[in-house]
Amino acid sequence: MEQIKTNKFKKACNLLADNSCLFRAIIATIFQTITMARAGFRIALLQLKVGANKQQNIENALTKIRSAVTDKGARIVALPECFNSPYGTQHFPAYAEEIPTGETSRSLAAIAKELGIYLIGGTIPERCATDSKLYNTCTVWSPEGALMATYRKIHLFDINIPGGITFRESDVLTGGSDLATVAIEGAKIGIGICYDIRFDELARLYRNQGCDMLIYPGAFNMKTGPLHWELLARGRANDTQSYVATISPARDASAGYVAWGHSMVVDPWAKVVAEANETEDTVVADVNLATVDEVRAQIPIFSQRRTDLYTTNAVEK
Ligand SMILES: NC(=O)CC(=O)C(=O)O
Repeated sequence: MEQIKTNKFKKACNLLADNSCLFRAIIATIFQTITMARAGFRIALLQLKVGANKQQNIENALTKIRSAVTDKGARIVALPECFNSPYGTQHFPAYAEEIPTGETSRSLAAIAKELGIYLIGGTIPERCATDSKLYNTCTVWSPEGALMATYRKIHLFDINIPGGITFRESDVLTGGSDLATVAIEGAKIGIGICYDIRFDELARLYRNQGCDMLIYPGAFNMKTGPLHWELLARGRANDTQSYVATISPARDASAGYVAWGHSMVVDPWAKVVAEANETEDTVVADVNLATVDEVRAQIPIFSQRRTDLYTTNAVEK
């Protein structure tokens, strides 16, 4: 009996020795896979109350940013569309500032540096220093307080729903024409603003540029919000197999433009992982970049596209 056991053990050792190269390669691959799994970060979305007083709007944002970092451990904080001004074409000229010299930019730079965080500065009405044109612009700030990127809303919100809502951003704003990506904590993040989320082409361009996450400060309303806000956030997450974050102002029923709220983080499976209701709130979620890689490996739609049957003007990946 003992002899049989010893022989079996010897056989196993010989097998291992014969295949030691293969064995080492398997172990190395497993080890590599484990150590290459990408980490992530905690993000906080601030669904802020916005009123007519610009200084108060900025102060409120600073207070909530501080609390999202010190109380909730966020590494990235994102603000809503038009957080320093009421949302409306009649307000944009009066609230517009130059970037990065205006008071809002200076406040965002200072708080990002003080807390050592990445700050997606929602949007503000921007007055361009060179030609005085107005834009709806998102700024991104580094932990050193440096301006990492600016993104000017590309698709302007011009809609006319009789009995619903009429809004024409293009009456006063100019549309941007540049995409903006930032590299943060091992992730590549693409920026869009609100109405931009309706254009899957933009999201696909970002995906093709290697983005893992798309962030859209936005303010849908009581007509478009219930119909399309979650649908579009989940749609873009599903199209691009990326994280998507949408950040709205809190709802104020007395405002000229009543925001839907419901800021949310959607994961690459298109699942809503954290969501606010309509009131002022901070939404916190842990973004796990390994999930991006997992979904893309398990459902490889980007390598399965039949570009022999339809064209895409984006770079294939
Ligand atoms: N603020 C917006 O651009 C609103 C929007 O896109 C919508 O559909 O509602």
